[in-house]
Amino acid sequence: MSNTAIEAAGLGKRFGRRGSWALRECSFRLPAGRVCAVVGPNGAGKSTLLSHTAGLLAPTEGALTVLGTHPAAARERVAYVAQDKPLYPQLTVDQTLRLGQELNPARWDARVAGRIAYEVGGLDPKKRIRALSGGQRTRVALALALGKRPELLLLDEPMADLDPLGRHELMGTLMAEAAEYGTTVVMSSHVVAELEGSCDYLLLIGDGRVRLAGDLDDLLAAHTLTTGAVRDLAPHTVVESRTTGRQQTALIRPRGPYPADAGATRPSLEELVLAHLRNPAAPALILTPAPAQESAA
Ligand SMILES: Nc1ncnc2c1ncn2[C@@H]1O[C@H](COP(=O)(O)OP(=O)(O)OP(=O)(O)O)[C@@H](O)[C@H]1O
Repeated sequence: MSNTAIEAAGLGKRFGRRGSWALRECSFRLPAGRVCAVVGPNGAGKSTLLSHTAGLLAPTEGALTVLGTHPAAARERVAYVAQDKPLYPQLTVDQTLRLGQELNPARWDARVAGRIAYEVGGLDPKKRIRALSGGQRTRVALALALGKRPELLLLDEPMADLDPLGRHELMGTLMAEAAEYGTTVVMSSHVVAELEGSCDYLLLIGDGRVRLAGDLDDLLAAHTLTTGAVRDLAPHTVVESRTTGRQQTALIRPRGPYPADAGATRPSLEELVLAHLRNPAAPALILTPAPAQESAA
């Protein structure tokens, strides 16, 4: 089994010959068994990247490896919950899960699917998909995806139409299932606070390019949030600097020691992401562990 879930090398995607690039020069490596948050503004390329990973789109340039093989060859071991969650409207919930079982006879786990749909999801097995609310359909889609017992679970804004309690419960169940089976999870979301505490790897995409990639702890440790009197931030790399009166708040990547009198703290995930979203010109930071380094760990 490969210890790399996803590896992109110079991945680029252009829709149509004269279209603009949805992804450009994306290179990163996601080790297996991680829970990866994919964040970025609307139109950044998150869904395009997930569709490539699911083997549904072919790159215009570069290469993508999923679970050590070509994305199309890995499809059986990958589950993808797309933003629009396509399901058959005329089927009942029960029939939908049985279809999931028929399509994945070797891998299907009825216990997991039933737990998501009925125990946590509270769905009526006899209800037709077309009669479900958006949030209830999400529960069916997640039950189908997890029932497949995938090695790699791709979720495109999975919690967007769930109520706060439903989000909390489903996220908990999802993380517990993923941890139990060592599933790699890649989840795009605009609700950054929701990702904190569940993700250990971050991929920030902006304008089709990877802007931050790496182990979340390493990325946070590479940044410092400073608050204090206005000062020259050279030679540090400045991601964002805001001044109000005589006070300056900045997110920097320190180069060398930082003055002891300056209020310096480690940023939260939200502070890290927001500073990069507000400043699209900040230099990229890709902290991809080398395969040899990881297998030695
Ligand atoms: N099938 C398509 N044909 C043409 N352009 C497309 C297609 N799919 C996506 N795009 C374009 O590619 C870019 C990236 O889109 P994508 O859906 O991947 O962004 P996203 O980060 O998922 O956005 P959001 O947060 O709004 O869901 C956008 O400019 C979009 O218009």
